[in-house]
Amino acid sequence: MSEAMLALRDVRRVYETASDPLVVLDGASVELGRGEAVGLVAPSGTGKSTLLHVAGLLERPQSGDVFVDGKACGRLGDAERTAIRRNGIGFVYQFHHLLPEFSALENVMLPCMIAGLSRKEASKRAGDLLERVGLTPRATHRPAKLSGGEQQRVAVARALANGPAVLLADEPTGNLDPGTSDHVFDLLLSMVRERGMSALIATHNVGLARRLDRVVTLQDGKLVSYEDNPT
Ligand SMILES: Nc1ncnc2c1ncn2[C@@H]1O[C@H](COP(=O)(O)OP(=O)(O)OP(=O)(O)O)[C@@H](O)[C@H]1O
Repeated sequence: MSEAMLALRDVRRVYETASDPLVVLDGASVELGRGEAVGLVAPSGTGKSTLLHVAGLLERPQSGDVFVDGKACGRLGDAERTAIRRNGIGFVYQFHHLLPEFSALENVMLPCMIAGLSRKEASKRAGDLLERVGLTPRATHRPAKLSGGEQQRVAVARALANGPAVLLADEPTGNLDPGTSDHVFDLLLSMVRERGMSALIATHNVGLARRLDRVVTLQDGKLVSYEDNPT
């Protein structure tokens, strides 16, 4: 059992390739306390996305385990892992992955409806979230009609739609200009703080990462303190 909201213990993730197996994570461990926001800054190709996929129960490690609110997830079946992911973990990606044929409001409603809310309840919740990210006037617009920053704000609202306790973000502002990036990052962080969520945020921007509680990096497949090993 763990006091941590999210923990990775001794995770090993190896990809089979045409040549030698590629060991990406090799004894990676990290614990996120309740309400703790941790930055992950590491060079390209060192395994940040892999780590977030394992942490978010999208990929299974070859060994080691992931604990969500103290629950070991390694031996759970796919259906149970999906349920934990849907209800307990929010994701924000570099490229928003919004559904192009739906409006901003509908994109945020969707996870609520998948979780079982009625259309009316989902619409109310999505409307409140869009208001929080300052997008009420754009609620009926499709993603293509929104700016990059607005699209990411919709993606943040969508990630929080089911009230997850954990937020995982993979370069959430990597596609935005510096000013917009700052704004979206601050918005994301203030919403994480308001809700007492635990967050693991991968970013190439050390300045943004330093606004979080601590910063870690990947070295030889392990997570170490960024301060000890700046990349
Ligand atoms: N499904 C896969 N099969 C084989 N190799 C993979 C797979 N996914 C990732 N890799 C390899 O694993 C390594 C780590 O990739 P990953 O995407 O986790 O790195 P990253 O730190 O997120 O990179 P970036 O910052 O460029 O997004 C890379 O060498 C990548 O090519």
